Amino acid sequence: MLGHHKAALTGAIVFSILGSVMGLAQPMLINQIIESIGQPMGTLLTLLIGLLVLSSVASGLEWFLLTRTAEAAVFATRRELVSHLLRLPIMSYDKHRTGDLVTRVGSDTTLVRTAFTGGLVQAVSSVLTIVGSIALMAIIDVMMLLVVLAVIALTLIAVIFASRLMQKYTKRAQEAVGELGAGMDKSLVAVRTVRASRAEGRVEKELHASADRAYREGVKMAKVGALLNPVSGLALQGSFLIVLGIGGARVATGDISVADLVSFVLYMFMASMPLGTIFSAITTVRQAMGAIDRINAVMDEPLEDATGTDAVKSSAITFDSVSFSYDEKKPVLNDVSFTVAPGTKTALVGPSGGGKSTALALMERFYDPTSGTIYLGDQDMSTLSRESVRSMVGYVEQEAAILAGTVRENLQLANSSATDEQCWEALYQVNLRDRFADAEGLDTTLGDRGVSLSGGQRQRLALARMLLMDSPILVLDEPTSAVDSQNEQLILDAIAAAGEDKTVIIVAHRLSTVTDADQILVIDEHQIQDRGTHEELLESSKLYQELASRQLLA
Ligand SMILES: Nc1ncnc2c1ncn2[C@@H]1O[C@H](COP(=O)(O)OP(=O)(O)OP(=O)(O)O)[C@@H](O)[C@H]1O
Repeated sequence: MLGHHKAALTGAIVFSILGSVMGLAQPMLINQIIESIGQPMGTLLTLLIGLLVLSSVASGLEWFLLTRTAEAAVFATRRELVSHLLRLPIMSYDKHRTGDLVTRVGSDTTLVRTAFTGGLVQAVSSVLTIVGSIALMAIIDVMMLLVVLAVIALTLIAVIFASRLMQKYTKRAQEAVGELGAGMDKSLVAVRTVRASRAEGRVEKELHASADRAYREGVKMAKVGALLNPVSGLALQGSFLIVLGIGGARVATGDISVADLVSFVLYMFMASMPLGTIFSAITTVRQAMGAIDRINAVMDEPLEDATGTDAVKSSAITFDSVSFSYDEKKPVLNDVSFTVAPGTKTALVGPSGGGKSTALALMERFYDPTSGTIYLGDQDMSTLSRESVRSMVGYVEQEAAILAGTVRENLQLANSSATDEQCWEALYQVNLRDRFADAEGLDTTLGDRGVSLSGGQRQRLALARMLLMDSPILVLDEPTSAVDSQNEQLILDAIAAAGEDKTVIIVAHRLSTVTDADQILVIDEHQIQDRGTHEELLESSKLYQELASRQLLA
């Protein structure tokens, strides 16, 4: 994590050593000044002031270099997390909740920074001063030093024990914060549904429960802290009193001089200040370790495999005895075989939950079949890189996502080099040109998830985005589910125009969308029950007849 910052760290260590040495020299100078009372001491005083100023400058520089390194390390962690989170296998997103992942990039990394700036940074500069002070105290009086060390050791044990608890509570608190983020995200995305269901109260209760869990863990931390702070304070005060007592007696018996006692107390003071810092640093670092655990849990998840050969441009897809299940128990597709010839249109229809969307997801390599093979042309898809499969297979998902940003940004997502002219042409094809022509054109800003667009407009924009990708195969998951019949026809015309020389695979509930398909696959109970054209299926397929008669098509 810190490998790239060797120069800054070396500089910080040099300043730290300089600062500590200059700091440690001060009580010795004071010792000399006390010893030379009554004699001229101009040089000694100038030296002392010089040391004070220089040690402050050194500690300022050290602080800056270490804090900057900490910021850089957190920056690198955030970048790595972002890159990692964008490249996990699709299965991982099914497992995690979005808001929780967002919390890991935000508040968990902030905790790590706190550990650096409030913990490690101070601890590093403190260690030298403590070690130096202890060495010099040993030179002055070993017996008094042993008393001090005994008290410190006892306190250290208490601190380590308490910091373990802190780590546990922080992890739990951050988990609750993650749940809160996930819950909030979920509720805000579905805010209309929540309102319409009059469920604000219930959702509020759930979110308050997560906040409450974080609060309770916070209170536990406060309790541990409340015990710990007086313990370390008491230990420090106690050792001062003991040293003053023993030291006073030793001065009275003439074992040590007053100047030595003053120096010893000053060194103790110098050691105790950073010791307090180290105690709190241990706690802060432990807290951060709770957050680091959560970051590592995501970073340890393997990325989506990006290897594989480049696909040769092809526009045929074949499923050969493909089976798939999400959980390795319940089959979603069972021994499914079909071929989509180049330049043809294939429709997948059938009752809800039959596995139609899943079949499309397999064509994008979001998931790989549990058994069987999918061919792109005559290439086994599992040997091809996902990147190249996705460049061949354009995909519009069921609830087409619109990203917050401009229309241009949304369109260029699939093809960053698309020109304005191409963007307008794509918008024209999906009958959206007029919608943006009189607004700010391609610069029109779309709200979070495109809230300013109607459901049908969103789907058409997503379709335009895919048209710009110009892939040989188009895969559409219910592209007309959110549009009226007039717009449905416009989209179908757009698909027909764009798909003239392309292969189109379309999932549709409305059979009117697919009556012209070259091949219709009726999927139910995880298998293809019937296949044929609209007319053939009306003759031969009971399931299709039922679907058609329900939609007044037969
Ligand atoms: N990411 C997922 N993780 C686990 N199970 C899933 C996942 N996606 C879908 N399923 C399950 O797989 C089955 C098939 O779902 P799929 O979405 O493919 O059906 P569908 O035929 O497209 O349905 P619909 O027409 O309602 O969209 C369903 O039982 C569904 O609950």
